[in-house]
Amino acid sequence: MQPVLNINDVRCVEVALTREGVSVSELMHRAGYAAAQEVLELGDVDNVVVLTGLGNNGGDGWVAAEALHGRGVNVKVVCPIEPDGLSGDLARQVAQSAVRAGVSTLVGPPRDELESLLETADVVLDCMLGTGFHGEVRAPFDIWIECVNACGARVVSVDVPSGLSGQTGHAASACVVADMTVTMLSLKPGLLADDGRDVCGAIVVAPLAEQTERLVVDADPVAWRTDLSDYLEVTAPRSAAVDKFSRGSVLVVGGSRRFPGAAIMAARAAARMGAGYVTLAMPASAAGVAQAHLLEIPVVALPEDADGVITSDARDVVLKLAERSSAVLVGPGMRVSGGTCALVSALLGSSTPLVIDADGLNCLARLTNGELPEFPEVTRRTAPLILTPHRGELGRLVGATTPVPDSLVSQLEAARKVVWSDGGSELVVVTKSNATACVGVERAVLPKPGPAALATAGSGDVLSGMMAAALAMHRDEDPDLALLAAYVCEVHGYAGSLAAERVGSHAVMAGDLINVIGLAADAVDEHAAFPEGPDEG
Ligand SMILES: NC(=O)C1=CN([C@@H]2O[C@H](COP(=O)(O)OP(=O)(O)OC[C@H]3O[C@@H](n4cnc5c(N)ncnc54)[C@H](O)[C@@H]3O)[C@@H](O)[C@H]2O)[C@@H](O)CC1
Ligand SMILES: [K+]
Repeated sequence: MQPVLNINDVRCVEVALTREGVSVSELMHRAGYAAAQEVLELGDVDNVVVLTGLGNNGGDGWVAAEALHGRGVNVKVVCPIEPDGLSGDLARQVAQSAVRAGVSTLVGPPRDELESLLETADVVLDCMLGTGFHGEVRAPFDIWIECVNACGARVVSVDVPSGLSGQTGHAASACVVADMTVTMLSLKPGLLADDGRDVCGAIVVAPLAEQTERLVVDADPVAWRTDLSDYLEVTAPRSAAVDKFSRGSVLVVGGSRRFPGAAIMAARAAARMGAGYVTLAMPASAAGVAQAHLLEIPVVALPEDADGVITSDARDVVLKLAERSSAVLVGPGMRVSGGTCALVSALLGSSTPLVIDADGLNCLARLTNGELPEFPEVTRRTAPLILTPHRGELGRLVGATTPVPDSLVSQLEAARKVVWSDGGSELVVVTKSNATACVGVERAVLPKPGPAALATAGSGDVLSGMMAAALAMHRDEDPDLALLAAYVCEVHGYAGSLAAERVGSHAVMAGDLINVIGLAADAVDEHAAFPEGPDEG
């Protein structure tokens, strides 16, 4: 897994490195060389334009420019002021060194001159703004960024695309859209989420020192990004001596007369994920529709109110069914009412592994009055519990006093309030967004994000059905729950890609995802086992 560090912690690693004898100047030189190396490896690079800012990100650019010049590349550095005028000692020294070495410069060019220069470039190296950037981009960089994005050259950003917050992943109104980002020391959360997903291109981490890996881990990573091989632990082949019950049974509780589809999709997804036996329990007036759609899945009709929403009279039946199941999912399409809240509360009190999604989470928010971290039914529970909120649901769970999370880091913070209050390893919050994180008490795991095709109605219901199936299938193995949840997200994402290939990226509906879950799981398992591809010998 690759560690992800908050920007402040990256600075701590920098300080720790200097204590171990690697000076900031040395780091800047290594950063510049690393960037130059990545540029050269792109191939066909004769002309490079390096755009530099006034801080140390610019310093990295001057070092890279001198290195590329030394390798015979035709380099031009564009800078806002004369190199001698740079106020930071380090940046000024490396700029002066590059000038002495014969690197040619262009100081404060008018827009048309910059545009003509960029037309000659094979690669643009973006070293305007790094982790020191905040607010809106000021002149001249706003104009420079527009020119970079309009030119046809390949763009490599150093550390962070200029204009992006490496912490929040929010881009200013001007932001470089890079083909590659060479980021220093470690991944940063803003590169992996929100606008960061659109503007970074391929991300390469340059560790800069042999001590970095150790120091980054010591700095307490805010999250860990998985590699496919990490999933081996949760994809281990199970015994062939199975029957439909030993493969794990799932109970899905949800649906309403108004929304029967969500629970139906969740139940089908659980079956496609590999649960041997799935039961769907829903309000009586929706059960008939459901059974007509589901030949392989028995549907149990539950007592309902005048609106076709499950009532608290369903409690005993549901608990009995839950007791016989390996895992339960509650929530999809269920609506929030006194009855459904009572049901969620009862299931929390049961000892069957539980996934709570959608209206199940909204019931939980109502039950806990936005104070989930202080809610004993959750914190005292010992059986596995996975909550799968999107940002809005997560916001409701952690309380009215905190704003709805609007970045990966704020998702992580809110999810941690919940899991840390519990303190046990049996609770995981899967905080869903364009960068989903599976947050357990020990660490937050970031699966590779799926394609935009996943942003379709019912996609979350499919995911929660798959989660319940995974819990059921692994119930005897005491798996690392956050990793297991991340594995499910990875399969869900891969199903999105497969479905997009089949029906077109704009056309994917949740049902298309369900149909390819099995193929997606096989592909992820195979890649986990053979990251380099199967050995033909
Ligand atoms: N952390 C580390 O260990 C290392 C950091 N290095 C580099 O140093 C960078 C950080 O350097 P700095 O802290 O000097 O910061 P930056 O170089 O990212 O930015 C600081 C400069 O940008 C200006 N600026 C900030 N906001 C602006 C805005 N909205 N519009 C226009 N200008 C704005 C500031 O006035 C300042 O001149 C990293 O991104 C990385 O590239 C590397 O040199 C080596 C190692
Ligand atoms: K940059």
